[in-house]
Amino acid sequence: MHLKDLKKTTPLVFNYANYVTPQFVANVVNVVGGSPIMAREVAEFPDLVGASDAIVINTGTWRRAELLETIKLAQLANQAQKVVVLDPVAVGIPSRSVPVKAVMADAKVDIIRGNAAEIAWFAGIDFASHGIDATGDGDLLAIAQQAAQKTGAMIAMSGAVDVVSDGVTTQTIAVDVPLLATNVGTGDALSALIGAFNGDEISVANTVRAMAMMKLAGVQAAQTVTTPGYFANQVLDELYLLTEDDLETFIAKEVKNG
Ligand SMILES: Nc1ncnc2c1ncn2[C@@H]1O[C@H](COP(=O)(O)OP(=O)(O)OP(=O)(O)O)[C@@H](O)[C@H]1O
Ligand SMILES: Cc1ncsc1CCO
Ligand SMILES: [Mg+2]
Repeated sequence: MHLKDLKKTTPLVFNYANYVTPQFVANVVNVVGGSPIMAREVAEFPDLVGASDAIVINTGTWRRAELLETIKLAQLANQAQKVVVLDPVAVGIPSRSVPVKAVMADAKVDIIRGNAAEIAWFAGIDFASHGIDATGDGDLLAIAQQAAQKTGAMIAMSGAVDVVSDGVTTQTIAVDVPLLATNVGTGDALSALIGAFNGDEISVANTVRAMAMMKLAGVQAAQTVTTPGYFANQVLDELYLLTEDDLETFIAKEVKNG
């Protein structure tokens, strides 16, 4: 959806969040005009999935004891035809791939949002990482396209260059704002934004809107703030202030076909 429609319809984004960044994630959804809700209790899943427009599953702090519940959540979302976004934090670490493989095997994931190393794992391509961060380099377009083709999911790959691919159409936003990467949780929040923008319909254009929104907020924040603590708050303020026109103008200027 367009930003103006997001603000009108207030999509409810159910975040099965990690325990590191839920406050930032909830605020990002809120300031753009969506409505966040976090939960981990399986008894609530049918109600909350029914009420939600998007379900965002973040495996950043997964626990084996909750794995069947996580799969159940994705299956309930599939049955209710709600968009499922997966954020596979540090999936290249073997133990971290367990919940990702399980959810992908037993449910349909519509969109995968990760950094280049995380997306490369789905493509079966080596890409250096260090914990939650991507540190290597490679052919980003090919990685995103192959990950999309192998998984059948839309790929939203973030970094200095953001790449969105459904395996057929690929678009990029090459705008470098290093401070965006210093705030832990920007990626987690981006995954939730992607859920919000795709709440009515899943498309490359809607996914690009979410990625462009975070990037543009980072560009604007970096014009007034140069240190990470204040930067994170400034990003929230910029996200709050961005208008439909600001976003679509940035997209027209910076989004390229890959
Ligand atoms: N060097 C960079 N230059 C510009 N933007 C960046 C850079 N690195 C990351 N970003 C932006 O930061 C946001 C988060 O992407 P990132 O790849 O850091 O996610 P992540 O590694 O999953 O983060 P986290 O785990 O902290 O949530 C995206 O909007 C992306 O465009
Ligand atoms: C630091 C960290 N550890 C697990 S999840 C997370 C937040 C980044 O996704
Ligand atoms: Mg991440």
